[in-house]
Amino acid sequence: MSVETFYDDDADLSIIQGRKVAVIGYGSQGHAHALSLRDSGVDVRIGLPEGSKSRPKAEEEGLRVLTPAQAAAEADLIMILAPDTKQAKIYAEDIAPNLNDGDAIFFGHGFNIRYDLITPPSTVDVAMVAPKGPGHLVRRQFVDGKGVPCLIAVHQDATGGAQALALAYAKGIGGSRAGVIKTTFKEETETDLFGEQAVLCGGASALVQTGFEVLTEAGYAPEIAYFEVLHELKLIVDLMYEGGIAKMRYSISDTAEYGDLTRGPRVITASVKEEMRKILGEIQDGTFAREWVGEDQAGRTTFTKLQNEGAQHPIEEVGKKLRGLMSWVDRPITETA
Ligand SMILES: NC(=O)C1=CN([C@@H]2O[C@H](COP(=O)(O)OP(=O)(O)OC[C@H]3O[C@@H](n4cnc5c(N)ncnc54)[C@H](OP(=O)(O)O)[C@@H]3O)[C@@H](O)[C@H]2O)C=CC1
Ligand SMILES: CC[C@](O)(C(C)=O)C(=O)O
Ligand SMILES: [Mg+2]
Ligand SMILES: [Mg+2]
Repeated sequence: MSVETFYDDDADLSIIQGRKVAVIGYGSQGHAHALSLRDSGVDVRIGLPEGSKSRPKAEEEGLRVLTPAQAAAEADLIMILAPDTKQAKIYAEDIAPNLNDGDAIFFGHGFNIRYDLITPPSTVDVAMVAPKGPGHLVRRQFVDGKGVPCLIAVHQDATGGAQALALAYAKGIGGSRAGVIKTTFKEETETDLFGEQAVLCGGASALVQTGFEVLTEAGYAPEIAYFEVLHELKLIVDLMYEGGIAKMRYSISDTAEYGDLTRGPRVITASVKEEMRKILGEIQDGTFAREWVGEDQAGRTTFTKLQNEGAQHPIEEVGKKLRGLMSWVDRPITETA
């Protein structure tokens, strides 16, 4: 393999246990990192503004909660896990004035460094530990003795120890149980944005909604359509996760496999691939980043409208009803926070 991959034996937990860590933000990733680092014997404090709705959640877990500026001043490693669009302001107002030479600034995603929204001084380490999975699963896997794979990258190595520090951090959240791959801020940012837009979130959601619409508009029961295009998707993806597309194809009927091989390319056509290339181009040339930061600064009107439309799609109503009948499926996302 051309990538460098690290596992538990390659990482020294004592390095991160010797640091004072501030986790800025206590959302999906923040709660997972903070709780798992604490469980790994690391000295953690949380940085959240007064009045943040995340404060009671962190306090209920017995974590010490300070303002972002206080947490940054006290710590010598600051992990920024606030929303990407808020990080530049937090950095400028709360973190930069409290940095000392030799401190480390960590990110869970490379957005603000890749698009030059944050420029730390040359006297600090700048690194990334980016789990390749949603934060609630990062925590759940850690608690279950497993781990979500992570990417690490070093943007700036002021102390000479930035990579060892990032590896130790990744071990503290369970990442090196599954594998930690070394990359760059550029590669992580561009591939992560592409993956979530074209395949994992954007592509998959649009595929599921469109399949549901085609079936229900043709007169089939919404319940049956839901099971067919959403519920069973997880079971199919579980097989891909375990053994690739090959294992999924081994398990399905030959009727399904013939339909997969002949009809799949009719759904994901050459024009879809062309559109994916355009989406990648917009990520690479900064168009998406400018659009998203502008949308946030203008009050997120379009984002909120699209969120509401998505929440009102008929698949959500029938899904809520059906999941309510399966106690093992309707697992609250907040249970690890
Ligand atoms: N979601 C995920 O699974 C993944 C996220 N990432 C990256 O992790 C980072 C965090 O994303 P995510 O966990 O989704 O974020 P969330 O939206 O889930 O949580 C954001 C947290 O930041 C807090 N916050 C908001 N404003 C401030 C502020 N001014 N100062 C300090 N804290 C603030 C929020 O508090 P409040 O409750 O008050 O709003 C909340 O606790 C991003 O860089 C993202 O790209 C990377 C991999 C996966
Ligand atoms: C797939 C979405 C993601 O990139 C993630 C969970 O890894 C994110 O930004 O939330
Ligand atoms: Mg991701
Ligand atoms: Mg992402």
